[in-house]
Amino acid sequence: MMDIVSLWDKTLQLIKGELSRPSFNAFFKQIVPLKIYLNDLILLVPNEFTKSILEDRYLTLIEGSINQLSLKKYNVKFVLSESEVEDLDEEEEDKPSNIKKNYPNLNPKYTFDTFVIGNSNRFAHAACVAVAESPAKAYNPLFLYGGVGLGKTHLMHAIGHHILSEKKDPKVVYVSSEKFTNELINSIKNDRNEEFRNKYRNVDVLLIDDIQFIAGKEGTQEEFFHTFNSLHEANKQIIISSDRPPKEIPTLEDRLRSRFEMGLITDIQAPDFETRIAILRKKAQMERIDVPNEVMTYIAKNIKSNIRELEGALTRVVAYSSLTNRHISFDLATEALKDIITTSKTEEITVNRIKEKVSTIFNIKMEDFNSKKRTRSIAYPRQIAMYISRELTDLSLPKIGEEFGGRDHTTVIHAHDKISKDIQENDDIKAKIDKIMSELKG
Ligand SMILES: Nc1ncnc2c1ncn2[C@@H]1O[C@H](COP(=O)(O)OP(=O)(O)OP(=O)(O)O)[C@@H](O)[C@H]1O
Repeated sequence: MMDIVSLWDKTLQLIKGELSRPSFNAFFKQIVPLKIYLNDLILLVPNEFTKSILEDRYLTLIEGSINQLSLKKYNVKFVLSESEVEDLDEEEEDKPSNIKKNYPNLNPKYTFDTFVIGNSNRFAHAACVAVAESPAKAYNPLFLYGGVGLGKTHLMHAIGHHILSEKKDPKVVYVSSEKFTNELINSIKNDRNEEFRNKYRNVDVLLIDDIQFIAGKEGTQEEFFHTFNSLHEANKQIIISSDRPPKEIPTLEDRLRSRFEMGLITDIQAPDFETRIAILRKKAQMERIDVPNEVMTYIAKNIKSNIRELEGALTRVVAYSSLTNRHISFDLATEALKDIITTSKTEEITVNRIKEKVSTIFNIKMEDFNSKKRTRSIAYPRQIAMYISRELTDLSLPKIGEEFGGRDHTTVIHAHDKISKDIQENDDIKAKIDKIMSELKG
């Protein structure tokens, strides 16, 4: 059953792909999903200004994105305070029958049709197509690796979509290794290990993203080892992605490494100039926007190593043109991208990276962030990590709460307010936080 928080998080993922980062950050990061009441999906927004922008400019986008994910059609309503909806206790969560059948967490846009093939990904693409056409027969496991934002997740989802469309009711599960780890921890905590095992050991296709995060996590490796074996023995397909090949993942147990190397290992490289242009063309064509060649060339020449950023640059140009009511031209593109083109980021900022940095500076353990401990020496760094997560990631408030041991979104708001205040009043804290943030930004 998809509750409002998951539905909203998936909706945000779709919306994020449509907007420039500044617009997304300005209008979407602060939204809190509150309630589903009959046909209304109610969102809490921070102020009147945001509310009017969302209603005037983004309502169709929001409702359209929700529509892609849920069979039930919702009207989106914005409120400024939780008290406005307190009396609506006839809450109706999204019922299982309302969720599109077989929608296992896959982004509807990540299909083979929308994937542009070039020299950098030709082999990986072919391997994925082979696996999608003959799951558990072609290569098992399939291990895909490559740098950030080069299309690993896109290809994995494409395999999932293809199998879902070809086979009768296949069980396809896509999960990041971080989520796998968190679910495992929670299942142990709540004595629901059996349930966890059933979930992952009874699937036809398991897609596990960013496996490098299980490095050093012994319990997770152990569990994944058994999951892997039971699926492999039952002739079920496993597809794994990582930012590097198995032999370069530190502290990965040898028995897992050798299992990862049993099937086919294939890499994706950064796209060459022609492929970057082709990706931009495809994106413009999908969005039905006219973009002059010189603008495509400008973007493709300057953003080389990350396709997410390549697409982000195009989205930004388009948003800039519509907000300023001007045609897309070379001048407009250079203006819109002046902050981006010189400072192409190298590594994505994740809550995990934030926790790692904060834990070294404040000398606490990684597990303390999710624990119930409230001593100041732990609670304070935890609040700092929440503050930075809110500042530097696109995650929604409830999602950040979830990343910190399942805390409520109000706790995140409180932490953010407190640390913002401390930064203004305490130079020492400000310096520490500035240092962490600038190291994360690279
Ligand atoms: N060959 C391609 N054709 C079209 N779009 C692509 C291609 N490769 C990547 N993209 C797009 O680039 C964006 C980033 O890709 P994706 O999320 O799959 O990267 P990733 O390798 O999984 O990154 P990460 O390491 O951050 O998990 C997505 O929007 C995806 O659709």
